[in-house]
Amino acid sequence: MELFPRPRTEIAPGAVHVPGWLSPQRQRQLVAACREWARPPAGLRAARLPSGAQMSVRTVCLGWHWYPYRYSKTVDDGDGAPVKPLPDWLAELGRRAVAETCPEALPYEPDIALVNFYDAEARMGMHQDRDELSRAPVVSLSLGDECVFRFGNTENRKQPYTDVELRSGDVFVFGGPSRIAYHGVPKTLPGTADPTLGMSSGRLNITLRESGMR
Ligand SMILES: O=C(O)CCC(=O)C(=O)O
Ligand SMILES: [Fe+2]
Repeated sequence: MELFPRPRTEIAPGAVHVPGWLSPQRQRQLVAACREWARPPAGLRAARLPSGAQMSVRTVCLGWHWYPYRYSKTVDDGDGAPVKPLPDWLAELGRRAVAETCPEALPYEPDIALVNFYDAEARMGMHQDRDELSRAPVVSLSLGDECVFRFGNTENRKQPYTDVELRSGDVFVFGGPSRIAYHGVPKTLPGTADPTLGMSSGRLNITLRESGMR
C-alpha cells in the first residue's frame, strides 16, 4: 500500500499515467510470462542500431518482430525464427487500459508487444514509436525496478519534456496528439523492485501497439 497514493495524471494531451494499475498477482503473472517469452527461439536479444551500436535494453517481441526500423513476422536480425504469438489475454489487458484512459480510441486491437528488459545500466534514448502504420495508442506496462520515464514533445528530443517515475504495476498510455511524442528512459532505480515479484533485479516494460499491418 502507498502511504500517499499517487494520482492518475495526464502528462500531456492524450498521455495518461495510472499508477498501480496492475494488481500484484497480475504483475507476478506478467513477470512469469516474460521469462517464458525470453527463451529462444525468437527470444530476448539486444537490437543493433544502424550506427552499429548495440542497444543496452534487451527485447523480445510478440506478434510482430521489431528491429531498427521495421517489423517482420520472423527474427530477421537474429535466429530467423517466427515471432512468438501475442496472447489474447494480453491484448485484452491493453484494451482495458485504453477503455479506462482514452475510450475514444476503442476498438483497440493490439497485435504487437515489445517486451524490454533493463539491467541496472540499461537506458533508452529519446525516440518516437513510429514504425507502426496505425496511430492507435501505445499501452506501456512497467514491472520490477522503478525508472525515470521522460515524456517529451512531438518535434524533437529536447525540452519541453516531463520526467515521470514509473513503478511496477503502473500503466502509461499515449495516443492522440501524443502518439508520436519523443520519449525515453534516462535511468532505472536498481534495487527498488518488490522481491516477491519474481524478478531478482532489473526492470521490464511491455508496450502494446497496433501495427495496422496484415
Ligand atoms: O521502457 C519504457 O518504459 C519505454 C519503452 C519504449 O519506449 C519502447 O519500447 O519503444
Ligand atoms: Fe518507445
